[in-house]
Amino acid sequence: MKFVDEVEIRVEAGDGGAGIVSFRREKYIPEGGPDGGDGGDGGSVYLQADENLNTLIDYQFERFHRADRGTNGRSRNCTGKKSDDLIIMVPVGTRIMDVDTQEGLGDLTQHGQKILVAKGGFHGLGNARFKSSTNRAPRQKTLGTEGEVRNLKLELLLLADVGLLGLPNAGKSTFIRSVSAAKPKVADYPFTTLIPNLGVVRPEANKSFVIADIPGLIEGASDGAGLGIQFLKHLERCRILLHIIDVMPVDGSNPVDNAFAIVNELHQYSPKLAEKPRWLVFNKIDLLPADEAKALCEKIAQELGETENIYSISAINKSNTQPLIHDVMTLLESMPKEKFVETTDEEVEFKWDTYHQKAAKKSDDDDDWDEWNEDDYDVEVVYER
Ligand SMILES: Nc1nc2c(ncn2[C@@H]2O[C@H](COP(=O)(O)OP(=O)(O)OP(=O)(O)O)[C@@H](O)[C@H]2O)c(=O)[nH]1
Ligand SMILES: [Mg+2]
Repeated sequence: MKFVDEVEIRVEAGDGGAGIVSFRREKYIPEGGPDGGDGGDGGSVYLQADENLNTLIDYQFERFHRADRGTNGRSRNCTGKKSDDLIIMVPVGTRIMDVDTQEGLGDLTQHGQKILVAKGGFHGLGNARFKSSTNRAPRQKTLGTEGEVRNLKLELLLLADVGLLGLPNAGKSTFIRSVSAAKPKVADYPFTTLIPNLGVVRPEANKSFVIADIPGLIEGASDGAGLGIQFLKHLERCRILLHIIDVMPVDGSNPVDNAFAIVNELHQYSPKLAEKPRWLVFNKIDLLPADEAKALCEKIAQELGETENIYSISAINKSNTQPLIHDVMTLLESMPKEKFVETTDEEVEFKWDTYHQKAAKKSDDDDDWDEWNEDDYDVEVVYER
């Protein structure tokens, strides 16, 4: 399946249905008052996270999503029907942004979580709302309000605890293969990995964490070199970064320069990401005799100015990977789970209620009567005998 992690869609909530101005006898208010019913509310649009989905690809082809408008009210106090809400299913990990205002609307990080993205229009009020004994019509506008319309950017961010960072060919995919059941492609050329991979690591029977392998970064990636830095967004939700450094690059480049290049790109992308705990993992130590490997790793660490959280491994031989995994698990357990901005169902209901109350109050305030002019109303007017 193709991995698509960014799409733009347009969502349109339904307009509120019109309330009806109805009189039983021509231009006269019947006993018991006018009886035009309210319209129905327009349908709202929600995005909901579904753990069974893992791509946004469907929305690349299906960009317009519209909820129905509420139906109009009718005479004899018939209220119009509220339209069904439209629920758009997206993968867990989807971040939502309003393209026009650049406002973040939320993150869907849990299965079933739902966010209101376009509110349906409020229904127009029928004239049955306006009780009066006089032969006068309501000034109240009876049209429903318009449904919200938004252009949204959806981004799928991997939900991983640990992110792998490094140059192409450093051995990131080999590492994820050695510590998890994930089997991404490994090859002796750069840019083997083109899409992110996730693996679940189980250091002990009842403990696990998720690790993300992303395409390699190169110097100048923030200016578009290589595959660019677009994949770094998948590391935004990680709590620890493992910077994989090839101690014996085949191209003869200097591991120290290589490491600085990666850190530089990280800062270019986001200072916040650069602040995350980042451990150094020297890889491919099997290419040297043990003592030489040890001396080389110490030298590189010293030149990088790092003294803590340094590991030397051979991903291919799975040597020294266990202590690393163990320490990662221990650190993760000591960290608070990050709290994401989310809107609960209750909050959505609350907002909706407040909206109703405001609209109802407005109609009370406007509850005066005036000489009625049919042309003021862009609605169907029903006269019944
Ligand atoms: N000798 C040795 N070779 C390794 C080790 N780890 C990875 N390699 C080799 O290095 C090459 C690149 O490995 P990958 O795991 O594909 O590297 P990557 O970082 O995922 O590369 P990209 O996907 O291109 O970013 C492959 O030929 C691997 O077999 C190691 O510990 N020792
Ligand atoms: Mg790879």
